[in-house]
Amino acid sequence: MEAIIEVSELRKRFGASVALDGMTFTAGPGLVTAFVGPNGAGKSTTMRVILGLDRPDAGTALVGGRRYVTLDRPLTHLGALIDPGALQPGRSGRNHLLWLAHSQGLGARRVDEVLDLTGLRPVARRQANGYSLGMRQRLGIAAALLGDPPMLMLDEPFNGLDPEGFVWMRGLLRSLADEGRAVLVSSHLMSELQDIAGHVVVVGAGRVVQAARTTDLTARFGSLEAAYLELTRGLGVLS
Ligand SMILES: Nc1ncnc2c1ncn2[C@@H]1O[C@H](COP(=O)(O)OP(=O)(O)OP(=O)(O)O)[C@@H](O)[C@H]1O
Repeated sequence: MEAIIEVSELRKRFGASVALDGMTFTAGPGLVTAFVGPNGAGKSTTMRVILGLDRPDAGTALVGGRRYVTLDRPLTHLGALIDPGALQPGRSGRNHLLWLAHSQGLGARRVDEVLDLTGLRPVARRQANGYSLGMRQRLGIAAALLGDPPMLMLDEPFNGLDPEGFVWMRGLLRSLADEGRAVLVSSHLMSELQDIAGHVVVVGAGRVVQAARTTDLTARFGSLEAAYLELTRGLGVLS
């Protein structure tokens, strides 16, 4: 399956509030694509629509040319980190992953590999609902990596990580893209994204205001943060 996430003309209302207003962009292979915009711009809603967790009023969201909900063993195509708090009470981190792996026809060996990749091996047998925020975040990343998918979609992956975790996450995202995967990352941390993202999709009020190569934006505005502030001026629902 080709590593490409494509959203086209997505529209979504929640009552009177417009969450998506023609959201259109592509996250392609071999790149970290940064998905940035003010609070309420529609990033999480877009990711939920891609996963089939929210139904759009109009438009399409495709992963490798297919709707996510039609995929067989979906974790082997697209790994996603959306809500690291979503854990079954009482399960250890390892059991949580084993349960997910089983649902995808994957074995225990892959569970141990992703526990090592995310540094969770020492706490793998502890109850996951007692994990710190950073440990939950790592567990969510482990789950996203479980199926060795060609596409990844991570909502705020730096949340809760400590400084060593930031360094680790930057390296991980870079290496996933270098392996040819399409990696879509939403974050408010422009300085982290500037170093790792090849492409940036800036959104505001439910639509794309700019999609460009990171180097083009930094050449034009001086830094990704300066580009972001200029391009999203007045677009935050809270501004
Ligand atoms: N389940 C829901 N019910 C009602 N409104 C919702 C719901 N989910 C999202 N919205 C609204 O849709 C808009 C887009 O929200 P969304 O969470 O997608 O933004 P975001 O870009 O991810 O923001 P943040 O950076 O704060 O995470 C907001 O106005 C939000 O209040």
